[in-house]
Amino acid sequence: MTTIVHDASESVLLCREYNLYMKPIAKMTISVSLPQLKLPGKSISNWEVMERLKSMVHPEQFSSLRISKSTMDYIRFEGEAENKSAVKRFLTNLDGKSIKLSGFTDVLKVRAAETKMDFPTRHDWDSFFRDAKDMNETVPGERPDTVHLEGLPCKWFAPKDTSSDKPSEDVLKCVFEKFGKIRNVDIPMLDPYREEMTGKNFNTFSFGGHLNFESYVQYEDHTGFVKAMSSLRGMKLLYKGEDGKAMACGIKVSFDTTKHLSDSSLKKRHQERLKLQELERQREEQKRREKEEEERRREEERKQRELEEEEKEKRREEKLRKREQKLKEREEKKNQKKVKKQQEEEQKKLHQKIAMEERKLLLVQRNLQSIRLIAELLSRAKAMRQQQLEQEKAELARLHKEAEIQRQQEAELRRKQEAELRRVEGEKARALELQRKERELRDRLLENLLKKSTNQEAGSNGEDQKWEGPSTEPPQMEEPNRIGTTVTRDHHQSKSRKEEERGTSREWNRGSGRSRTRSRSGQRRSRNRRYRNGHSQSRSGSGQRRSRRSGHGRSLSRSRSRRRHSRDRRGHRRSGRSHSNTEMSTMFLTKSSPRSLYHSIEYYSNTIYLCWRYLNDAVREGTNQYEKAFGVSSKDLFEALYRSEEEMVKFMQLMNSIWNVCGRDVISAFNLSQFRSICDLGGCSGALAKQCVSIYPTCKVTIFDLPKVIRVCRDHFLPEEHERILFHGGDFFKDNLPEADLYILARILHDWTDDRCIELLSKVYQACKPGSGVLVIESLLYEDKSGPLSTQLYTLNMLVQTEGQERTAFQYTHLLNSAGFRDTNIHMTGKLYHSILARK
Ligand SMILES: C[S@@+](CC[C@H](N)C(=O)[O-])C[C@H]1O[C@@H](n2cnc3c(N)ncnc32)[C@H](O)[C@@H]1O
Repeated sequence: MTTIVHDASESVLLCREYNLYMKPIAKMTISVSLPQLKLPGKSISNWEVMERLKSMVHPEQFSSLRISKSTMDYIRFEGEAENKSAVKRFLTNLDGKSIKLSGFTDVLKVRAAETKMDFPTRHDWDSFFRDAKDMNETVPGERPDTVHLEGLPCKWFAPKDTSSDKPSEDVLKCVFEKFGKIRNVDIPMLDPYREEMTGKNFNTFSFGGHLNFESYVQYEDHTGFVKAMSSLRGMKLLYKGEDGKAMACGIKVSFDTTKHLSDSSLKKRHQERLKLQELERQREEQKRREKEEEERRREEERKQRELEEEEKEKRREEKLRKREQKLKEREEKKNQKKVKKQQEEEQKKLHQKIAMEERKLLLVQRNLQSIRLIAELLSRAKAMRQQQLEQEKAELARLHKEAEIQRQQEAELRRKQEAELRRVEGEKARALELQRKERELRDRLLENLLKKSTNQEAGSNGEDQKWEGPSTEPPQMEEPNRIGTTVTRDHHQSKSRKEEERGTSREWNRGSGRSRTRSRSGQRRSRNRRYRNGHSQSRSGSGQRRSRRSGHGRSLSRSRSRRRHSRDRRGHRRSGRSHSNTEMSTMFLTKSSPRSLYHSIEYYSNTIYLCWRYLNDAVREGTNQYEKAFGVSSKDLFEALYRSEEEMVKFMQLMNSIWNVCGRDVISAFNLSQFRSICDLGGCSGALAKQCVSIYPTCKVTIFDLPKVIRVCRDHFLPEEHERILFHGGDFFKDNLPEADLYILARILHDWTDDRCIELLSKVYQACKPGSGVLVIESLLYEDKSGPLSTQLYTLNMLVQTEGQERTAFQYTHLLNSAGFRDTNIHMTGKLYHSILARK
């Protein structure tokens, strides 16, 4: 242990070079006896005791004070003073003294004495070597020549010029040569093998951080050894630093008993060292080998690792490669898939395209087939049409032929009738001549009788003698007029009518015969009664003249004019009485006649004639002239015609009148008894409906017309209920048609264009059941449209008044066929209107 030395006055120089001195040890042993401890829990503090001891030597101080032993009875301290002289004073203050501790009644007794040094004496080493059997005093190391030192501070014995703290054998030699010539020294800690040899650990540290070491110093002479031992007895080693501070360290000195530095020991250690060196070398070698091995192993491991790394790298690369490969493959697969998909899509598209093309081809083929089929159908239709046309042509030719025959027959009939007329006229002339002669005779007779009676009644009142004979002749049907003698197929009809007329004439003649006996006023009354609805019979001469001037009166008064002239030739003065209605004019022109054409003539005069003023424009423009004539739009034809209720009634009267003359002919042209329900489309005033129910006793007829026309028809024309005549208001272009077995279209189609006609006929066709029919009643033009004159006039009238026209039989057949109707039959009545019957 190293302590700081304040007072180095007692120190003895050991080695100046290394500032090493020897200082006497001033140690004392202080023993403090302890009292018996009576109070439990109470104890004596060692520290307190130590403090008391320190105070007891005060003002001097212990260099060190430590407890070396402590029992229940005493505490032993080991104290050290600065120098030997101080020890005495310390002992004086301490030995035999007592210490009074607080809390303790008993005092503590102190015993102090200078510490006896444990250091070998001469006797010790002499007796040792004398007694030691294995020692040979002649041999160095086996005699008392070696000092064994322990606890030497390494730093103090380190070479000066190095910074090493390791002690040096040279320094050791240098220091201890002071006592004699040194033969050998040994610092075991410097021998790297010593620890292994001795099994000791030399790395010991003294307090203060200095490493201590042990050493052996062998003197050549015994004296050196004895001097060293004597000098070192009771001494500490002291070191004075460059700064003047001194430190002391207790060292242990003994003589060597182990033959440490004997030759044999040296040799042995040397051998051992060699051995150890060898061992070390071997170990080194081993180590080296091991190291090498290790390195090799490491190298191998490294290589292995490298290999592994490489392998790993390879694997990684392989993996990467594989991954890349995989990626590539995947990419490729993807691409392939994509390509495949594209190909598939393209394939699909191609297939679709092919399918489309095939479909197109198929369609084209089908089209082709259709075209071929259509062509075939067309060719067949054409052939059929050709056939039909030929048939129609043949039919037309037949019709023409029939018409021609009919015309010839009519002409023949007319010739015959004219001959008959001439014959009748001759007969009449003869009869008239006879009558005239008879009248002359009668007149003469009458004159004679008058003369006679004048003579007889001379002077008496003779008022009757002023009678100048009848002023008017009873009307006679002197001449069947052409107007009344239309040629029909049914001769019985015309014949019966003639007879009827003759009957009228006869009746008239009978009446006139009776009237001869009447007075003039009576005759006038009689005539007025008969012709109360007539025009001319009761008129004065001037009225008759007016009648003659009027267009329709002219032809009807011709025979009378002739008669008047003949009478004039004979010198009669009754020319003013020669104008009167013929039977025909009575029949057709008188308002009350059932066959009156009064309303027709009135309508022609007041309405149609106004349109005809614009005939030129109508021909140029090809449209009706309603707007110009009446200032009303003709967009809706019948709205224009029915511009007022008055006009509508007039028109209906016009329509009504003709069928009273020739309605029977058109309705009986075909045997229609099979058709139980008939619908007269545009039936107007119901004139044809009446004809139907009168000719066919089992049929029912529905009059179909615009609602307002139906209302007027019911109010003005058919006011009485008729159980077989029904009414239906509607628009035949827009509304559903009533169910019927036969539809009549009388003077309907001539109002409309071809397209409208087909539209209406198609609608009728739709309404028809198979077997049902349509009866078209129209005035027909010759096929070359060169006549008849009346129909030509009608077609011009259609131009100025309507959208339509009169048509030929072929045109109507074509319209009917276009709407789907077949089995078309045409019946020429020989009068103004004809019938065409077609069936579904
Ligand atoms: C020229 S007249 C013929 C009348 C009758 N059929 C005859 O012959 O005496 C035409 C008839 O068709 C009728 N009419 C015109 N357009 C019509 C329509 N859209 N619907 C129903 N009737 C219509 C008229 O009211 C008129 O009575």
